[in-house]
Amino acid sequence: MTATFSFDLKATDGKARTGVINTPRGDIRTPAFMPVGTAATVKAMMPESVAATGADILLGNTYHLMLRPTAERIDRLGGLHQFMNWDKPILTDSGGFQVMSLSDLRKLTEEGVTFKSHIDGSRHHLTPERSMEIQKLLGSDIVMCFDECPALPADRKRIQESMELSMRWAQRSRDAFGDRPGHALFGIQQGGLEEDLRGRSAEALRAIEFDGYAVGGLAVGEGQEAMFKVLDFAPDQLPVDKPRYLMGVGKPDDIVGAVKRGIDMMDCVLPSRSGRTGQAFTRRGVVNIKNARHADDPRPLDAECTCPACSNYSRAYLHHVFRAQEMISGMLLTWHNLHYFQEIMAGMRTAIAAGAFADWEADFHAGRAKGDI
Ligand SMILES: CNc1nc2cc3c(=O)[nH]c(N)nc3c(CCO)c2[nH]1
Repeated sequence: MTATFSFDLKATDGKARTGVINTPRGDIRTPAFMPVGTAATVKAMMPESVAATGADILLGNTYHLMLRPTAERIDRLGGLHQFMNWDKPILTDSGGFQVMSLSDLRKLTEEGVTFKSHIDGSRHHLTPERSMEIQKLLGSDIVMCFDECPALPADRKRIQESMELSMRWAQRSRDAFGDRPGHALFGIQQGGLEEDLRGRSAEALRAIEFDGYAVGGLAVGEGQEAMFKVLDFAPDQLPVDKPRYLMGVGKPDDIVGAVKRGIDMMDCVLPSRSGRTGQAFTRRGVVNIKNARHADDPRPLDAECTCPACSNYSRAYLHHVFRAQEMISGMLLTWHNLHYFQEIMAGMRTAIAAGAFADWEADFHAGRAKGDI
């Protein structure tokens, strides 16, 4: 915990890195996975449970909170940390991506985006300046630039124009963010799957100077192979001494592959969203607990897991409460999945520090069954 924001790179193993991001609200061990707390809650989890899984930071969303309960109300109530009872770091996304994926987009102009709320149809306007204001009102520790993330597939012209717009918005975000010691502003690289466009984006962001750099524009349907091809060059285009954040990723093997390629931070709804639908991630693969074959199984989800679901309940019980649509079902499986994702991160941090990432990765992939186990 420090008064300012800094990144301390501790060790590397190949392209994989491990370190600590120091912030006034606490340290973030990297590589780090951020649970998604979209509407000021990590769904089905108490904040102290999220902390118990090992999470050092969680993600909040400008888009959702500006619509409900509004950033101004959260500010009047003491800010997002106090509001949701989470006193560790929070990173907030800037809203552009969620507008495109959630709202009836009205129009996108140089100025910003105008859209209708997916909640009540009311009209709203987001610009780089307004996004910075909202994230400041929320009190988030790591603020994301306001950007545009084009849906893939898209032709090169569209990708280029979108990236160039995002770079102009990055400058406006920087100018509006101002000087806020202890708070960080991260730029977001765009450019689709194109190495040259991503290079230009990285250069533009370097010139503006940010506290961290995100690889945006991925995990939008391109598939793991195409994503890894981009990650084979994109992290190296970004400053080596700043955190690199891959947005919206991913499945366990996506996460391992991204860290292997030099990524320090990630966020994804997968562990929480799939936990609520009965999909459990384990070191041996995925368990779909609603499957009838678990109805009489006295074993835990994962005998090696120390989370509350695996320590105290059988597959048969979890199967039952999912079939009965009991609230504890989503709570237990979300807790398990977030616990397991943090175990993957902790395992990689230790392995990288010991120069043993390759062995850890081989062990991670060994014994992972395909399909339901
Ligand atoms: C699930 N896939 C995904 N890809 C993303 C890509 C972006 C992106 O390019 N920009 C911004 N601001 N947010 C993004 C987010 C939301 C955060 O998870 C993404 N999420």
